[in-house]
Amino acid sequence: MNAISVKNLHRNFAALKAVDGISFDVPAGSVCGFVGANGAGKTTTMRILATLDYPDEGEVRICDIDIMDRPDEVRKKLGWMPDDIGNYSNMTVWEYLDFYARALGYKGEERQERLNEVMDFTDLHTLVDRDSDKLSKGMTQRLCLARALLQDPEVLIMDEPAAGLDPKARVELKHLIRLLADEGKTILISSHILSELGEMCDHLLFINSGKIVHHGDSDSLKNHNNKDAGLLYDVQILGDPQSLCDWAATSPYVELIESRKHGGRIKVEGDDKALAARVLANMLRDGLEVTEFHREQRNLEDAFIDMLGSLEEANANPIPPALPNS
Ligand SMILES: Nc1ncnc2c1ncn2[C@@H]1O[C@H](COP(=O)(O)OP(=O)(O)OP(=O)(O)O)[C@@H](O)[C@H]1O
Repeated sequence: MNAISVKNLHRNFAALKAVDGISFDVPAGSVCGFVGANGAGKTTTMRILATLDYPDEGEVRICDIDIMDRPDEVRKKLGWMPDDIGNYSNMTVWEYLDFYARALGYKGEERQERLNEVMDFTDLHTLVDRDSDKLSKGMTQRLCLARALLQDPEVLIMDEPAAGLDPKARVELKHLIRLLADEGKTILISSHILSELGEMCDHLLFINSGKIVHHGDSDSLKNHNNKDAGLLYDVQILGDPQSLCDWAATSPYVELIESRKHGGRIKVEGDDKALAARVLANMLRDGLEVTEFHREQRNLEDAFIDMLGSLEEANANPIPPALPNS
């Protein structure tokens, strides 16, 4: 069964098509990463799914309930973690969560139990008396997650939960997300940190200019257009790394992807290892003192950037419409 089902969703802001006819399903119990550049349409989509905005067209079902027909029922199934918590001043962590628990209808002992459960899970007990609007980013995200979990939702929608977190807090968040997935919750999570999403998610949904451009597991993205993507090599040289940049700029079949302290990362066109061998020979011939030259795997960032590049190219050179039969 699909916990989230989206069909032909549109959302326009005046002439801007922020969400342009997207369709996708997220199976119950899976973790789906939602990826796209700034302004691609992630937050707009997630806000509609969370019943905070209306689509112009299309259908969304959460746990098989239509969000337009029965939004109140959908809200009982959903936990929403926005990218900005919208905190209140003069409220401790305890008061903040207690306020939301009361709003959700928890009473008496049941409310205390539920508050303790979510605070155990998010490790907030030591912060109960702290002002909720004066927490660090990592603590704030834990509070936001605790709030989203209060009603034990089946579906969790998280907009950029890892943004601004230090590496330790990101690892902790990743661990909590995996625990929630193991409990059988369905999670849709947006992030710019692709390497982390790849590890955490069962599948990834890529959106660009309001359209879904890829949906699959992280390997399917890495292999997408792989043949045309070229082979990547980490090159280390003695001396100034700029000499590798200058060499790459004048060499056919070679593109410098990233300059590094002792050299850089280059892409050699196609998937012909013999060509890569010639490239290495040319480097030595041209006087570069190469100390390392080894093949690197494409990561999700490379795959995503390649995909965006090929989309831009396709938009710049659209296939002309077929001529009518004479
Ligand atoms: N309320 C609004 N009024 C007008 N335009 C909007 C509104 N909300 C979003 N947009 C526009 O819609 C487009 C999609 O925005 P959205 O916030 O969904 O992108 P995003 O993928 O979440 O980006 P980011 O990663 O930067 O958060 C952007 O061009 C944005 O400026």
